[in-house]
Amino acid sequence: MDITTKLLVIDDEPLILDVFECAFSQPEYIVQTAQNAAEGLAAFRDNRPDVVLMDVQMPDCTGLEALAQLQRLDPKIPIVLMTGHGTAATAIEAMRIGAFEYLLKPLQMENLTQVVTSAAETSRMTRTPAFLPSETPHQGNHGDCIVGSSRAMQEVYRAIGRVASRNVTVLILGESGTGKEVVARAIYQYSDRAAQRFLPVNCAAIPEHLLESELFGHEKGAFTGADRKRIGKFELASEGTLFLDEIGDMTPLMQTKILRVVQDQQFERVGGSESVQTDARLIAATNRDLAKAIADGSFRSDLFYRLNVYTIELPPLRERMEDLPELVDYFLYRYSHELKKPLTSYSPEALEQLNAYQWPGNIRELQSVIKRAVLEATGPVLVPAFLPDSIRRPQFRLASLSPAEPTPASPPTTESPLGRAGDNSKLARPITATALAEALEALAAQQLSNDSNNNIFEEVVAVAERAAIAATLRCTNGNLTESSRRLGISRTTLRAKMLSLQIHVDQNAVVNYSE
Ligand SMILES: Nc1ncnc2c1ncn2[C@@H]1O[C@H](COP(=O)(O)OP(=O)(O)OP(=O)(O)O)[C@@H](O)[C@H]1O
Repeated sequence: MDITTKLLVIDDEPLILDVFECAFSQPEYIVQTAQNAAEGLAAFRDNRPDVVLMDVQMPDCTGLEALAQLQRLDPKIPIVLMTGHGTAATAIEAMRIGAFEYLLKPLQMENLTQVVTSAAETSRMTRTPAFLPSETPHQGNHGDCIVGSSRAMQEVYRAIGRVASRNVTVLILGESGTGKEVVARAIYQYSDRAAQRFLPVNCAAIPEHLLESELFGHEKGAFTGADRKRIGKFELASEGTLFLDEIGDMTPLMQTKILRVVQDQQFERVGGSESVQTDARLIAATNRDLAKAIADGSFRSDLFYRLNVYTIELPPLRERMEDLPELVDYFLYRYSHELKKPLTSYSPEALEQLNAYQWPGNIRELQSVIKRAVLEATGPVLVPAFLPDSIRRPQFRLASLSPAEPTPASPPTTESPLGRAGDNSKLARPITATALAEALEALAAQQLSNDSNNNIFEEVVAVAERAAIAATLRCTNGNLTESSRRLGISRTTLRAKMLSLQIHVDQNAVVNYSE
């Protein structure tokens, strides 16, 4: 589930404040506004926001002065400056001294949403500590614990300890949901650069032409729309840490450019000829099998060898099932507190069922199963009845994720094969594309029987779109960023589709839609 992001918007133009209040609504965002720097600083002190958006020119102070004051209070909160054409040079200068990004006025909604989302994600990752088990007991602390005492996880902790304070590139490998991001955050936090920036970039979530500019920046006029110079993440992260997630999804051109930075710590901004030096420490992660990608030519072997200076491999959960009880305890404790439900233990039968499952989605899947169980629980003990069908009844497991399992001839239920609305844990049962096409055809045929219906294409497509979006939201526990990445559509498009298809994620991350 997305955590609520607190935005502080400081601008003397009421219209700008209105734009934010309309565009960023609860439960995803809480917007606080201030009309001058003094008010903004007071709001910042009283109610530490996750992201600040601030005008470059305010009645009582310049943007650069205000930026310096905010950074003294908390250097880890991303500050985005908003500027008109006349003051863009100041905004670019501000990025050199620590602003996260700048936005040109008049604000463009897509750009604005993208920058706010990325700043919120950076803020979350930078400010949520990731504890190693030896450091803190997980009871009562704020942040994420890395849980597990298996031999494989002990090796991971040793690796984090060994590499954190050495200034080397780290490559983190592991299936989706095994904890790559949380390990990257731990390395950063235990490194000598912990007081500097941590900038995450999800290489799979950004289209190639934008990724290049995101990482390396661009010069004015480098391409259509590049009406101002931009500083990229490699430059911004100098002295800090750059976390390149999903690096296995980068195109060959991007791989070549990254190779050059990793080799020479130098690069050129897009459209520029000046070499820019960077001292960013690189942490890269991927869930791709890079050896296979090298073999099929989709990943450069020279880049792999450069990144592979120090590799941490995270085991899938099914290979360290001895950690399961500890993980279940941790998530039970965490969610029973968060959701204020007194579920604190589990029955041997529930553990047996959790143990028998293969966990294709790894810890992320376990986390969402336990959260849902806590929500559904009607007593103090987690019993099998609170577990989703995918775990209780093996025939409900995803065929593509557990190839060894025979596909049932006919699932013992009359529900829709796409699962029912409002049930996040409902993974799709094995279903073939032909069966699905037949179901959609039957739906179209049904609509055709109504002579006055001349909107059949849109209605059938809407059913398919709703199914894809709802299933993905359930699988990611309502996380819009992750869902847009998995669906391959922008977050803005996802939000627009959710609105038009009436798909809602409530505050407990339960997905519902009206037909
Ligand atoms: N060992 C662990 N102990 C406790 N929680 C964990 C552990 N590993 C992962 N998690 C939690 O599981 C969730 C998924 O982890 P994370 O996002 O780090 O996975 P990932 O490998 O980066 O996934 P992806 O490849 O899909 O981006 C997070 O909420 C994280 O806090």
